Amino acid sequence: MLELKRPDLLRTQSYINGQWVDADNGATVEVRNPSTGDVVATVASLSEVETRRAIECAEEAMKAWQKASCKERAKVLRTWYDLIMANQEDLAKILTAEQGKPLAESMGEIAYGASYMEWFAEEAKRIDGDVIPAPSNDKRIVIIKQPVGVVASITPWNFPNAMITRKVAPAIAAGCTVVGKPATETPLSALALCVLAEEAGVPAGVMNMVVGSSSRAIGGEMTSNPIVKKVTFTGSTPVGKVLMEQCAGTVKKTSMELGGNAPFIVFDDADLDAAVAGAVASKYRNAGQTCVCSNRMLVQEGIYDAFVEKLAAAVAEFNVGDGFGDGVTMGPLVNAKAVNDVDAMVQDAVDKGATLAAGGQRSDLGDCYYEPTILTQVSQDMRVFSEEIFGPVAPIFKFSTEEEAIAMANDTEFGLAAYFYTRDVGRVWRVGEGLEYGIVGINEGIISNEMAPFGGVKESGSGREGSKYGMDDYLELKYMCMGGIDK
Ligand SMILES: NC(=O)C1=CN([C@@H]2O[C@H](COP(=O)(O)OP(=O)(O)OC[C@H]3O[C@@H](n4cnc5c(N)ncnc54)[C@H](OP(=O)(O)O)[C@@H]3O)[C@@H](O)[C@H]2O)C=CC1
Ligand SMILES: O=C(O)CCCC(=O)O
Repeated sequence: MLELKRPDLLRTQSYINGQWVDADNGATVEVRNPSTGDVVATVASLSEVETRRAIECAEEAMKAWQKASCKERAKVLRTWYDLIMANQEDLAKILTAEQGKPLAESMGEIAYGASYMEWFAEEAKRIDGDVIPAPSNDKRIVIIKQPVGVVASITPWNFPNAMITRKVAPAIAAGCTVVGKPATETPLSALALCVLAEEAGVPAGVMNMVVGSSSRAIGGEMTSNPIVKKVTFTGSTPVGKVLMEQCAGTVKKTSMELGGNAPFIVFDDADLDAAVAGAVASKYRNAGQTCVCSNRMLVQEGIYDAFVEKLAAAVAEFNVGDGFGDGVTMGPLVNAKAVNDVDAMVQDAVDKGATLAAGGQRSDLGDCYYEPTILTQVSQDMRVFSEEIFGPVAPIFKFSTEEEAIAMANDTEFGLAAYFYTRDVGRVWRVGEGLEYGIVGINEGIISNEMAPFGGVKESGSGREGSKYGMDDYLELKYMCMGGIDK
């Protein structure tokens, strides 16, 4: 049983137009703690009819919300930020219970998620227009920015809080209204955010959250309903492609934060200890379940053995266990299917000749645990080179030259995050510019924060979240041609 200071944050109904609602047909779905398999809550499971209702309410609410002054919108978001931080511990407990990550990581995610509220509260006041020269003196070209309209947001289970705030905060700051759908595994964090939205003064219908296990039905409604003007999604590339196709029918705007296959390159001249610390942070955060987790370690031949040895020593210090356990540094994967998927990739590598320098099997802690793993003697024909692992497995590839490292790094359809470690300033520029990625960590393993633009190129998606650029995805430019100026 979850002990919360505010038990009312744990909700089992969806939130539509300021009301807590059940499914029309009474359907429910269980939320389980991956650490223990225990049922944390049984939540209402809605579908397309209720989604359509939520979208219609969001359209109605948009009439007033888009006219709220930027200071009013900023104040609501700032209050929401304050409330999230005031309830950080309860929200973190809810997150760990449904997702499994260690409580300290959940505390970090809540603060990270809240930072988008704070940031976009500030940015709400900076939705500047523009006046630009016209081709003749009798005209002026005036640009204004207006909210794009009703936004549908579909988010994954790996960051049940922050992936929502990163979308909802700029949308609401811009004057849009939102209908959200969290992952079926992790609806509780999403619903808790709605409790605090209401307390912060977010008007009814501006923020709606539809929970349901029929993601195709809910997503189908969101992508086909002409009221929805924008779909923002974080999740797998295959699902992102389906949503983009579905959105084509009504020509919706889309933002897609999709899969990654991040290279983590260590050159011979790198600070080895810093590189190992960065590798641990970027690889094993959230048990390897983030789209910016380093997927392939590429290590230059002169430093290879020393890097493997130090990384293996660091991994041996991990304390794997229940996210609520004292001193636990790595929790379970999200479900047993994820463990099977990760294990199949490790087996594929071992069958093709890889050597295990650490881990390499399911843990006896429970169905959802996998040992932190390091693979050496790996080659490019193995699945771990080309596919997103989404688990605590580090394959360490060897390279000789800078050109080879860049070519290996770019040899993927993905282009979200990349990392490299070197002390050569010329190489910093050459490699930084040569990597075909939206985000590059240079001598740094942790690249996400609310002030930086997060997003990918190639099949990792489109659009940017966070930073001064993150608002653009929720705004339309309108050009007004002012004539009759010269007498
Ligand atoms: N870029 C990232 O951050 C993420 C990448 N992934 C990658 O995807 C793999 C599979 O994870 P998975 O959870 O299945 O990711 P999905 O892409 O399937 O799920 C992400 C979100 O999309 C929803 N969804 C799934 N199918 C549809 C659909 N047809 N229409 C509308 N919404 C849909 C899910 O809902 P529901 O939960 O109800 O099915 C969830 O809310 C991972 O192993 C990882 O490689 C996964 C999560 C995040
Ligand atoms: O995996 C994701 O989709 C989110 C990445 C977490 C982060 O913001 O760093």
